[in-house]
Amino acid sequence: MALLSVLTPVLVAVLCMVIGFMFVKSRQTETTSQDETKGASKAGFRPWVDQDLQDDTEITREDEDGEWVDSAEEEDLPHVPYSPPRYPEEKMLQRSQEFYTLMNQRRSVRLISPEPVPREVIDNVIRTAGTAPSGAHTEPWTFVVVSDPETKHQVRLIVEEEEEVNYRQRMGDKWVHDLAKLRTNWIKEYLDEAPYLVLIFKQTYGILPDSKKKTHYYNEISVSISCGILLAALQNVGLVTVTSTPLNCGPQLRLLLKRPANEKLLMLLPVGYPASDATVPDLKRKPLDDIIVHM
Ligand SMILES: NC(=O)C1=CN([C@@H]2O[C@H](COP(=O)(O)OP(=O)(O)OC[C@H]3O[C@@H](n4cnc5c(N)ncnc54)[C@H](OP(=O)(O)O)[C@@H]3O)[C@@H](O)[C@H]2O)C=CC1
Ligand SMILES: Cc1cc2nc3c(=O)[nH]c(=O)nc-3n(C[C@H](O)[C@H](O)[C@H](O)COP(=O)(O)O)c2cc1C
Ligand SMILES: N[C@@H](Cc1ccc(O)c(Cl)c1)C(=O)O
Repeated sequence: MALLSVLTPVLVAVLCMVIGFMFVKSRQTETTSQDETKGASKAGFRPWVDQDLQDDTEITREDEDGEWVDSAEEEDLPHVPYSPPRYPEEKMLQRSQEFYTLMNQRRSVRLISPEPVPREVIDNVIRTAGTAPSGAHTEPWTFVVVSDPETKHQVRLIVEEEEEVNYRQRMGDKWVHDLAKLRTNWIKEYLDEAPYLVLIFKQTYGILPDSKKKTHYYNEISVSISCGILLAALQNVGLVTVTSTPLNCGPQLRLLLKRPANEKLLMLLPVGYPASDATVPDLKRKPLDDIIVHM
């Protein structure tokens, strides 16, 4: 009993010390995380903005140097009436089925005929790609159309050299194994054969006539949407391509094609008619039930 009366104040003291220690520790953690946030914001990182724009959008703060501008020049842009065609439901259904049938026939074709294709058709296809929506209507795309045989060959040399390294060592066994069903390799005859190579560059920022830089919001997403529209436009005229992303070739192709430093290669599309002996892997697409969720 006497022992208990001695121990109780000791226990209470120890308990108080433990609680006090835990309290101080939690305050320290709070302060550290606040400091981190402050430090991050000092370094220019604003999670609520920057994490949302993780697609190569270069953003700057108002208080930064005068190199960047806000696009305030169009604040007074008039808004005009808009009334696109509206179809009766039956017609809508028919059009939706027909468009699906057309697009469902699209395949990536890696054997392309050298047969010439009218230049105006390519121009229209690219005009169509240029109708894509873009972050803040910045239209951050450049479509480089190569038809000159020597330049096409230079593209091929760059791509084959890098792709050989990709297949043989850079990318590893899993990558090679995952692609095996497509029977692709680093030899890219279509880069000489196709009448056109369309190289699509995303502009990571814009450059105004006074050399100031302009933010291109969501530039990669915007350009990818425009590539999708381009693929649909090619399908619409009976031409084929393969959506190719030649890894590690971006900088060399940019230099070959004399594109400025704000442009990065996104895709390379060889375009033409399919070769008469073209084949494609017998891939199946997911059924609607596997890709749709109605709520
Ligand atoms: N690289 C990849 O991981 C992947 C690339 N692809 C595709 O492969 C193709 C070629 O891409 P790839 O060559 O690999 O990658 P990039 O074109 O992104 O270039 C690779 C390196 O070069 C730098 N670079 C490229 N362009 C510029 C520029 N304008 N200014 C400054 N630095 C630049 C990049 O720097 P930084 O890191 O600063 O951007 C990066 O370090 C494209 O079609 C691309 O879409 C597809 C999947 C993955
Ligand atoms: C983002 C993206 C990158 C691709 N990169 C390549 C590529 O570098 N080389 C290639 O031969 N095909 C490439 N493809 C094509 C795919 O292999 C092809 O779309 C897929 O096998 C499905 O076949 P389909 O296009 O005939 O439906 C790419 C496709 C996409 C969407
Ligand atoms: N770029 C290589 C490998 C490749 C092939 C097919 C693909 O779908 C993808 Cl994602 C990559 C090539 O063109 O061979």
